[in-house]
Amino acid sequence: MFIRKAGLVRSFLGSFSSISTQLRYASSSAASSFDYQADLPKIPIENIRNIGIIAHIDAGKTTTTERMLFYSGLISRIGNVDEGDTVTDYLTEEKDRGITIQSAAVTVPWNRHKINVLDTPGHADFAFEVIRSLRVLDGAVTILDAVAGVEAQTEKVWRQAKDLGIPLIAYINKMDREGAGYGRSVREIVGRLGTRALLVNIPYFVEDPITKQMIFKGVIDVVERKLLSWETSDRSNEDGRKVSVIDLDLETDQNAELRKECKDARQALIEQLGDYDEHVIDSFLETEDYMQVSSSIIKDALRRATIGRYATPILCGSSFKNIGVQPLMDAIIDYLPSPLEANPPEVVSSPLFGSIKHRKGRTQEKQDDHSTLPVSMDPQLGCVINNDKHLTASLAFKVISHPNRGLMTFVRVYSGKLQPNSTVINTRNGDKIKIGKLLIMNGDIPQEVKSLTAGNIGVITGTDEISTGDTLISHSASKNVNKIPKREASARLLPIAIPPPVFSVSIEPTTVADRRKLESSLQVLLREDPSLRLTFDDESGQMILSGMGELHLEITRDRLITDMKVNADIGKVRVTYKETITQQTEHVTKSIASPDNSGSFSVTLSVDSFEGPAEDTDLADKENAQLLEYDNNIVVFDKHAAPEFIRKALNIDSEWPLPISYEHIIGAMISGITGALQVGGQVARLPLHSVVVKIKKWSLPVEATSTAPLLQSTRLAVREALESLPPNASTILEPLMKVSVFVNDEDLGVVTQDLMSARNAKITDIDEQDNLSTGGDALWARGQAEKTYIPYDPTLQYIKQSQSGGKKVIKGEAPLRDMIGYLSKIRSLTKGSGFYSMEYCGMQRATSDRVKQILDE
Ligand SMILES: Nc1nc2c(ncn2[C@@H]2O[C@H](COP(=O)(O)OP(=O)(O)OP(=O)(O)O)[C@@H](O)[C@H]2O)c(=O)[nH]1
Repeated sequence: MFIRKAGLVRSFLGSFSSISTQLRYASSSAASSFDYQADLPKIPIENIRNIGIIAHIDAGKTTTTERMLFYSGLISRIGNVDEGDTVTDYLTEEKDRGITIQSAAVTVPWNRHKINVLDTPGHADFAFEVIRSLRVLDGAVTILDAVAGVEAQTEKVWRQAKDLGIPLIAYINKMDREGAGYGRSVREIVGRLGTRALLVNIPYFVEDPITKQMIFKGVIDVVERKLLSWETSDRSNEDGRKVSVIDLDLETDQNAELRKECKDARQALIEQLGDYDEHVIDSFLETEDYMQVSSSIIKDALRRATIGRYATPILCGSSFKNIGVQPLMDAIIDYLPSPLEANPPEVVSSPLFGSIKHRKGRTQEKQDDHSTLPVSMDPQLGCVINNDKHLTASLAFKVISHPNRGLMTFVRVYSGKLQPNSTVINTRNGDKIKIGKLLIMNGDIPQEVKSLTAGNIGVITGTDEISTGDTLISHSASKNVNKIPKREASARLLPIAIPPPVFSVSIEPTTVADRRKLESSLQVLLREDPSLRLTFDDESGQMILSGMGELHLEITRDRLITDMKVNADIGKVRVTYKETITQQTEHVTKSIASPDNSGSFSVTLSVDSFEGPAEDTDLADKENAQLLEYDNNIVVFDKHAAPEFIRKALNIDSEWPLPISYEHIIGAMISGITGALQVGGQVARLPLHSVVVKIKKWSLPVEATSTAPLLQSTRLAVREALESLPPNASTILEPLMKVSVFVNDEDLGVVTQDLMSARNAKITDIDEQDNLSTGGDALWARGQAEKTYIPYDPTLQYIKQSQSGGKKVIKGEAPLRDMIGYLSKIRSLTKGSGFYSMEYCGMQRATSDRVKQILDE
């Protein structure tokens, strides 16, 4: 059956060119009628797609993005990851290692639409890059390696996208590789990621006459009833622009088998969609022929089902061999939402206060809370604050220092119209910022634009005052930002949560003369990457740089030393420890007289601690609570903590009575607290973690012109409160990781034993790998996977070969300190077959034995 089929296909192909060769997708023809410079900025919002490419490391994200740029006509030759010449991986470290480190944002025109693509990194150390990209995206493409199937990082990014309510398309890449498993990958998508599959296209193979291997040649477009095939012979130097198309809608002598495959897949697709959308069923009932249901009805239903997150369209291809990328680009346009159809962003009413819990994610439940905020959502424009269409709200999601272009701040505009050379309010601190030119990135080429309208992603230049996560408010009708009402001027699009850095290195300038350059270079890196953190050890005078993982810090070191040519001595990568207190302090009051004796700056406060994430504590529900930027610390202001004249002024919408803004006053106290907690605790002077500073009262003179004395008194009060505790009222906290180890049955015992004894792991679960599901209801997902339609699949032969025995996953929690170097250990314990993934799950209090070990270290 197998060979006969392949033979039929070949002979069919042989006669094909004489029947009806069609050339589609030729970028030159698409480009000829489209003037990028003039037409791109004019594309209406409904034709914009803001999408991310997310996946496990090496699945082929950069390779696929590069093809998209090429087919759109933006670049004239395809760059190659392995040769280090792709558009999106432009950092030296990316080229050298062949991995993506920074998400690159490129704009790709396609079929009168504009796809803003963010190519994100796959390595777990750069998870923050993925999170911050997902925050500004309306949809995403998950790429899978057809050999590896669903991998650890695939599950993680899928879950993150799902939590943010982002519709997804799955693309099974590397179909050309030996061992590629199409059917297996589809089942894993359903069973492990917990979704329904909509097979938009299915693979098409041709048997090689000499080797008898099945060669991946193209796809059957199930929706359009067409066979698309690509010429991939290396000698012909094809770049995949030419696609041969054969219609399968009408039966001929030659196309019977392919048509049957298409029909079976269509039946499965229509039945799956029919459960969601009755139009499809109605259309089918008219003729009772699956091939007759119109492609536009199927497409509409597919779009609704994807945007409604009912199911996931699945496509396949081989980006490296230039097969299947154009259909993927079509699917992005056809099935992923425009900014008008995407989830509106969550808005918090004030940068200062508001329940911390609202800032965690963007779930349905949380969206309902919008009604209580002084912000209304307009579905037509994504998000409009107080229905003033001139009010412009943008979110800065990325700041980079480009080697040639200087500082670039990437923003997503959510409402109104951002204009160049205008003034915007940074709602984080109330600062008014004059911005310079506005750009969009056509591929890697910046193009200056006259404005950036709602739904767009672009670049602000000319300022270094914006950080990742800042909300920028402006008014497109009036240049005067002072006229923007106070509430709107402090509204914040959901800030981007920064994961805690769990590894650190010490850094010192090689000579005194090198200090300046080191500090300014570090500032550049910190602005670019908020998941890096710099602290100072007062005792040793060293700078401590913390990051998400060993690779993250290695790459930062390379950027400092190699790219920025800084002379510095960088220590060994170590785990980051913290301290916390185990008992509440007394109330402490600190006052500082104002320099002109007109009054005093005074604060009364106490410090306590808690366990677990700040968002999950009762404190997070308090109205006047704020999560501090670092270390899971909270500050809570008593309801009547502010002096009476300030409370009055806050209640009425009149002129603010003080020379200093309220944001600056609160900001000063928060800086005082942050500084004092950084100095560290009593055990090893490590920064304090999981503490809550409760401000009972504060005051300042009505005429105050500076907040410095308030900052200072707050800092002193926190320090005095902490130092009043007995020495045994503090302990060390160490990072705890959630670990999943994947092994063959025969290695289960030895790996579990090693985890428990040498790694101090607590095992929570051992299960079959096939039973994994992140989709919430594992049983449901498994049932779905079993009944999912899989087309004729010659790759099934590889599964049988590779499935020699059962595979298990061991799940547990282990201290990060004991997991260092685990990759080589697991490899040696399993003869190279085992692997593992881990993610931070919190800080745990160390036992006294461990405190001793850590201190000795
Ligand atoms: N055989 C084959 N190799 C591919 C395909 N797509 C990508 N590759 C190769 O896979 C490797 C990784 O590709 P990338 O595009 O860098 O993958 P990535 O997902 O961007 O990787 P990170 O950004 O580091 O996570 C490179 O060696 C590519 O040449 C494909 O379709 N077939």
